[in-house]
Parts: sequence; structure tokens; C-alpha cells
Amino acid sequence: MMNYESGEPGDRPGEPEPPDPAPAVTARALTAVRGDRTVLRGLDFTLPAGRVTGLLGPSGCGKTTLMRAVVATQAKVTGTLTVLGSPAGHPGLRPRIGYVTQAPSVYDDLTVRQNLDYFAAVLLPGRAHRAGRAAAVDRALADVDLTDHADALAGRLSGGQRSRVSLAVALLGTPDLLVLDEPTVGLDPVLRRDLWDLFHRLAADRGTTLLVSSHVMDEAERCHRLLLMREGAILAEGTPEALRRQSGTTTVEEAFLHLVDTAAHASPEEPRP
Ligand SMILES: Nc1ncnc2c1ncn2[C@@H]1O[C@H](COP(=O)(O)OP(=O)(O)OP(=O)(O)O)[C@@H](O)[C@H]1O
Repeated sequence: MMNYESGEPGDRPGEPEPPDPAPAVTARALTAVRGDRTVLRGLDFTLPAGRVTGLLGPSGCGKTTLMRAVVATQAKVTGTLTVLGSPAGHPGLRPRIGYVTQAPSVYDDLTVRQNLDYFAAVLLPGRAHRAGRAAAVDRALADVDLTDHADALAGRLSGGQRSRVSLAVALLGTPDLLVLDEPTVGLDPVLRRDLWDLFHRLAADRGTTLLVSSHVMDEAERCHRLLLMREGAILAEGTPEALRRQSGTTTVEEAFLHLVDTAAHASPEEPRP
């Protein structure tokens, strides 16, 4: 069921890209300090609406911090950050953004369906929404391919299944922006492929904007666009194809390494903050 369903050009990575739509997120001079370290250093980037943007870079480069800034859970952030037309953190954005952290947030002593029922009740309280809640839960279960496990206790699921319950919770409210922190970590290749298919289906069919982090470079090829990060800075931004072409390489991983070398030669003495 997790297949591409749209025939629009550019929906599959590797196909000709249509012009980027208006940005769903725009960051200018985005800086974040954690402890006594400047973790994001004056970032400029955009996330086009209705596209899957991959946020790639080595462990510790600041991917989670950038995501936390976008969903406004990160303290000590400066610069300008506009999300879905409002400043990041605007109360009106809360129901429009889904955020899935690296640690699955599920109740182990509840079944999969009970977990979703609980979060649906928080999102859509009251008797008037009973039918809407049931429909949202059924749809989210189907989205993540867990309908057959709806009555299983969450505590008895595999790691990958638990992550998918977390993702289903984030999908309950039909978010316009979905921010996913390393959602495919530890998954087998088939599940990874199915999840990426789901991400593309959400973008193509529902117009959802997705920001998906990974430190595995081979996932880059699955994205419409990429933000390549290193040491708190954006090294490059563009389609996988454009990044490969600009650096004269055949893979995004080689492009990344080329960009790292180029940056090192451009500023060999640059001090680290
Ligand atoms: N609470 C904190 N106080 C101080 N420094 C922190 C804190 N949390 C994270 N950091 C530092 O901020 C930097 C960026 O961390 P972040 O979690 O954003 O990186 P990441 O790219 O998401 O890493 P990973 O891929 O391992 O999840 C790291 O050097 C980390 O050590």
C-alpha cells in the first residue's frame, strides 16, 4: 500500500524537477546556542512547500537542533524563522506541525489503537468529534501499515513498529509540515523503502511539506531536495541531481566530501566558535 500514487513530474527523485514552490519554511541568519556552544551558526535555508527535504550531515552537526528550532522547542535561537507564513512558535502553528523525535513517544501498556485514540482525544476532544477521531485513527494506522497490529500492545512491538506508531500519532492531525528526526534509523531495507514511499505519498497527495533528517548519505537520493550540514552550517542546498552536477560527482556522498574539502581549502585557518 505504501506506493507512489501520483504521476506528477518530480514526485520521484531522479525525475525532472518542476520549479520549487513557495517556501513553507524560510530561515535567515538562524543561530542557536546550547550550553556554551554555538550549535547553529547563522543558517540561511528554505523548505519548499509540498516537497521532501532531506537534512543530511554527520552525527553532532546540528540536525536535531535545526529541527527543534523549526518546531520551536529549542531555546536560545536568534535570526528570522518563518514557518507556514507565521513566526516559528506562533500558537496557530501547533496543530499544523507534526514532529517525531528520535525516541518513539508511545505508551507501552496501551495497544497501538489505544495510543492513537488517546492522542486523537487530545487533538480532537469532545463527543462531537467522535466519528472524526475514529476516522483519523483508522487513516493513520493505514498510513503507517499497522492496521493489522492495531490491537497489539505497544510494549511488544519491534523498534521499527514503535517508530511507526510515533509517526502515526504525528499524522493524526493531518499536519501541513512534518518534521522527522532520523525516522528510518535501525529499520530493515524493506521498511525503509516503505517509509520513504509514504513520505512521497504524503507530499504528492496531501501537499505535506516534509523535513527528514538522516546521517546515512544513501537516503539522500530519495529526497526532492537536500540540506547538507556540517559543524553547524549549511554546506549546500539543492536537488540531489544539482549537487552531484555542481561538484562533478556521481553520488551525493561524494558531493558532500567534495564540498567538505572545498570548504576546508577556502578557509583553512577558520577558528571554531
Ligand atoms: N543540551 C545540550 N547542551 C550542550 N550541547 C548540546 C546539547 N545538546 C546537544 N548539544 C550539542 O549540540 C551539537 C548538535 O547536536 P544535535 O543533536 O543537534 O546534532 P545531530 O546532527 O542531530 O546529531 P545526531 O545525528 O547524532 O542526532 C552536538 O555537538 C551536541 O553535542
